[in-house]
Amino acid sequence: MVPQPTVGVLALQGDVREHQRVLTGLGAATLAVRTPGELDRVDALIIPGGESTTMWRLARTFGLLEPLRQRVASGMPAYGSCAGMIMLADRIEGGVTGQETIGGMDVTVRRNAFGRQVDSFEADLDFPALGATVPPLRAVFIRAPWVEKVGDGVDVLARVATGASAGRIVAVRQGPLLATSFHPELTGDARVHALFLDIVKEA
Ligand SMILES: NC(=O)CC[C@H](N)C(=O)O
Repeated sequence: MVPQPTVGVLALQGDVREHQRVLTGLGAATLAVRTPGELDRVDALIIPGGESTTMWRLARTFGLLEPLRQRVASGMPAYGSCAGMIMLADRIEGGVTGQETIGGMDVTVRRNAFGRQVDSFEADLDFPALGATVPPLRAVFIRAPWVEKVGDGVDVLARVATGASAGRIVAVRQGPLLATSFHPELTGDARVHALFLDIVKEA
């Protein structure tokens, strides 16, 4: 029998448990990752939402930033949600002075892109990569980034459908890397996590 992959959740800060709960519900083995040793033990990694400036500082302090960069560069599947999307971006706009990322995705991500007046909102997204397009995906955005620019190797998976931000890119994939502006771990809809587990199994 092929051993089951272990999916880590970066546990420096943010909504770690919610992701672990969804993964467990899908039958995946999961591990909270706070140290380089724990990172060595996982086959794939979810980077949760939270606050990317804090996550970056803690990753530096815990000696995790370089190991994370190395694992992602060497092909480890990773999924970043919200602050996690910012962490996976090669370039960010609206970051604090000196803010670094893990990188790996050839995208430019704008922090807090939806503006102050809409700190938080929900929207239904058409997300064809999830297979059936019905029902649409209910997405929760909390001080969310959007993807400003994508490189050639990046697939756009979903855009905001309506309103002032219509057309803005909120889900992308580049090979084994997946990122969403929103928080699928909060809605009880496990389809984005299931897509990531398919990516993990493919890799
Ligand atoms: N919900 C979130 O992850 C918010 C992200 C946060 N605004 C940041 O810049 O990191």
